Amino acid sequence: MAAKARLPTLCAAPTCTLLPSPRSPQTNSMAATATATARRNPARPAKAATGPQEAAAAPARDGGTELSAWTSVRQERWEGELPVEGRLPDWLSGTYLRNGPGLWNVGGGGAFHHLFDGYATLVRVSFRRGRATGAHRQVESDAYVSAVASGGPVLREFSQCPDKPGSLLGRVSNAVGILSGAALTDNPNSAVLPLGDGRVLCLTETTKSSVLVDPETLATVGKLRYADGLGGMMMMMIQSAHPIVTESELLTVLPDLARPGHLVVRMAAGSDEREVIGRVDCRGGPTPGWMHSFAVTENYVVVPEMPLRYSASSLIKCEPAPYYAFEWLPASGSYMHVMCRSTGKTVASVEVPPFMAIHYINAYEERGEDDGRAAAVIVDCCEHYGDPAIIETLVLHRLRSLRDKDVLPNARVGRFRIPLDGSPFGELDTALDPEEHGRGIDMCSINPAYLGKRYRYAYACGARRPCNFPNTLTKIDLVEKTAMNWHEEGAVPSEPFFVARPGATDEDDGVVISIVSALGGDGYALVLDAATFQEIARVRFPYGLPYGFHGCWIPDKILTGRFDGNTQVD
Ligand SMILES: CC(=O)/C=C/C=C(C)/C=C/C1=C(C)CCCC1(C)C
Ligand SMILES: CC(/C=C/C=O)=C\C=C\C=O
Ligand SMILES: [Fe+2]
Repeated sequence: MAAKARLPTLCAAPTCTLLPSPRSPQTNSMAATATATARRNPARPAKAATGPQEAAAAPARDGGTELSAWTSVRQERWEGELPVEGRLPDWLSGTYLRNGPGLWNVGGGGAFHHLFDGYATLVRVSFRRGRATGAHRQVESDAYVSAVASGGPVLREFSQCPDKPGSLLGRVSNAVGILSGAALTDNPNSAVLPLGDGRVLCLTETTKSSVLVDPETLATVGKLRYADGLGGMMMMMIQSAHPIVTESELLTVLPDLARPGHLVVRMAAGSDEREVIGRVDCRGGPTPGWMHSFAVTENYVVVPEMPLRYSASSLIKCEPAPYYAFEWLPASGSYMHVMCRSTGKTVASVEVPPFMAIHYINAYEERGEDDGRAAAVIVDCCEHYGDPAIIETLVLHRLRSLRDKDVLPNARVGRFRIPLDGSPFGELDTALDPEEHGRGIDMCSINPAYLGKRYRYAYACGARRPCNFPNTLTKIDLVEKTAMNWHEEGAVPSEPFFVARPGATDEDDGVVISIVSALGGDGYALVLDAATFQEIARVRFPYGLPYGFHGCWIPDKILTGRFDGNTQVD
């Protein structure tokens, strides 16, 4: 059985609390409490990690251009009250949690190479009655714990293997480690989301990376161990990093590398057992396309198959493929498959123009004029013009050293139209002039009430050029085909996350939250009015935070009975 998130009724004494840096307000009584565990595991002040392997990660101190985004900030635990500039809406009551790879150096065992490699780092900002508290903590995955104990990475991360076995025996043992899953990472650094049963899940693309955390203390609670036989199948150890979660279920896609295809599975809230809805076979080969995320409509699951495909030899031999675990095989074709959510039947499988997409924005059904039945499925994504170069853009030394260079590859909102009438081809168009968002777009979100439905607004990170990474927050109006952009010189904002005002009826009635690594080394959570896209508040952390990927919103009802007792908010 999976470990259930045990939600303590009251937060007793913290097990490990770090002292905030001098700029921290220090108003939280927890922050001043030293405990036995903290003494065993001495508190490290919040700062860039240092050490021989970590020098490359330190922010450049060259006249105020310091930036924490690509800097390891190891934080066993920090929490405290955060000063608010501006005015938080009275209705904003709940917790924003963000996950990401905030630690790229552990011990002397070698710094990571790629943004996607870093050890999972959680940041929390809780809002209540106009005030805010924050927390920051490493997720204690086996990958992280073993790296700390061994002085360097032990498991295979996105871009690298711990060491390269030279001997035949070494190569065989490596292959066995990968095929059995034992050598793969469980570092859950991509997404964090509340399940319908109150558990909070962090994850990335290996199924073993499904880690449960306490949303308030950010403590690692245990693994979600799926109580089904699906992970046991050889080469079925991979999952989408972006399951679609509703109050009643979790829906996800598992690429099958042995028999190229995808299983679409669901897991009911409260259960640990995934059940197969259906399977789609790949049209191209030799392996499935990279499956970071996928899309759903009210009635269908859309399974993309792009030419960036898992490299079996890279996985088995633990050797780098042209794109780490992937290779770009345009001749293998690009496809979109549409599966009925209730029957598991594939209702469309069409060839589409070559594409490269990591994140899907949303999808919906287009109704026919005659009988009102779904005639096509519309799927929107952050599309990189059929070019995997974006993966190399995210190499850490490029992010650190090319900050003033215009090396971010162009991207657009790609809109697929997948006909449901049996036609063999689908279309891919550009949804709005990419100049509206600086020809950069990724890290998208929508109003979750519009998931799978016709919608108008998407929020994402865009570009103000020159830049080497998305550096704006952008609100895309897909009807007017325009964008509104937020930008601060030199700052790196993370995914803008939409939170609806309770009782709202307009799609953009709410706020957008993003955590910003600012020029000068500062960090803050930014709150924008989603309708006007103007700043209404910023909530300052006492130190700059590393870049993070994806966030979620946990309404107070899930935390009821825990929050008040813990955070000293009156
Ligand atoms: C953070 C992000 O966007 C993607 C992370 C992807 C990861 C960690 C992929 C890991 C993998 C391995 C360690 C080996 C097996 C293949 C693959 C799932 C790509
Ligand atoms: C940060 C990123 C892409 C940026 C492109 O412009 C992708 C992150 C993927 C992980 O979730
Ligand atoms: Fe992602």
